[in-house]
Amino acid sequence: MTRKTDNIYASALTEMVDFRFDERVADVFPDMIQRSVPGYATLIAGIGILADKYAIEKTHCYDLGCSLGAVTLSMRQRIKAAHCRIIAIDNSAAMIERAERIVKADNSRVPVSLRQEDICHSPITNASVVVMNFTLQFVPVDQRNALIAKVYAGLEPGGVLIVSEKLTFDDADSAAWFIDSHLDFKRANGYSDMEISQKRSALEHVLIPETESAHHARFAQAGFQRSLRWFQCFNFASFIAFK
Ligand SMILES: Nc1ncnc2c1ncn2[C@@H]1O[C@H](C[S@+](CC[C@H]([NH3+])C(=O)[O-])CC(=O)[O-])[C@@H](O)[C@H]1O
Ligand SMILES: O=C(O)C(=O)Cc1ccccc1
Repeated sequence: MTRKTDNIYASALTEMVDFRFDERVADVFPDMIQRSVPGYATLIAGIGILADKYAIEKTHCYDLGCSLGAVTLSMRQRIKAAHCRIIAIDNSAAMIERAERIVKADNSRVPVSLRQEDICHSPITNASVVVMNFTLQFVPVDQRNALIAKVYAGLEPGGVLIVSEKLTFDDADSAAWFIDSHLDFKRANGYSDMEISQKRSALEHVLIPETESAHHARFAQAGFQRSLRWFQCFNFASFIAFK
């Protein structure tokens, strides 16, 4: 499959509208995420390895906010536990339609169910591994505690939650340094200053990052025994929380 280049914000927009996971974004998504999220490919591979480590026989593995199913495919190709099912959920119709085709073209063994739903309303049951790879940051802040508590309740003992997020920082100097370095990363990947600045405006009220300590506090409050940051590249990090 040829990868389409993301040029959504390449020309000057007269009216700035909030970022949405619509057809246009879904069409260029692999290019957009690869050029925008430092360490993305390493994270996808790492999540497959962790899913294999924690998947328990006869349980569900969830990919919440699956987009085109990159996490689903990585888990599917790695998990060896018997009789697991991957449940991949996204509320964007454009993403789910394309994910269906991509998952069909992959013939690894683990069965996959794809659902177009709001993850805040999806039941989570009999789970050993739950992944939210850059999804929690798009959920309204006042709904995040309830979502993580629901995931905790749906996990079996020994199960894990993996959450990857863009981070913010309490002190202004650190925050500015990471934002600036991420900007350099995007420029190095061919985005112009105008593209970067227009996308930043579109994301402003849509992607709300939190601090690392806010994430650990939420995992603890939900009941998780322990949480670790297992990956970080610039201001993009991934956590694993243990039930
Ligand atoms: N409430 C919600 N319910 C369901 N889906 C949602 C919700 N809110 C946002 N989404 C979905 O979460 C996804 C976030 S992208 C995930 C990348 C993927 N995990 C990857 O590893 O390639 C991250 C990014 O673009 O930075 C989008 O597909 C949204 O439609
Ligand atoms: O592009 C950015 O600035 C980001 O923070 C990451 C991102 C990647 C893909 C969709 C939305 C946000």
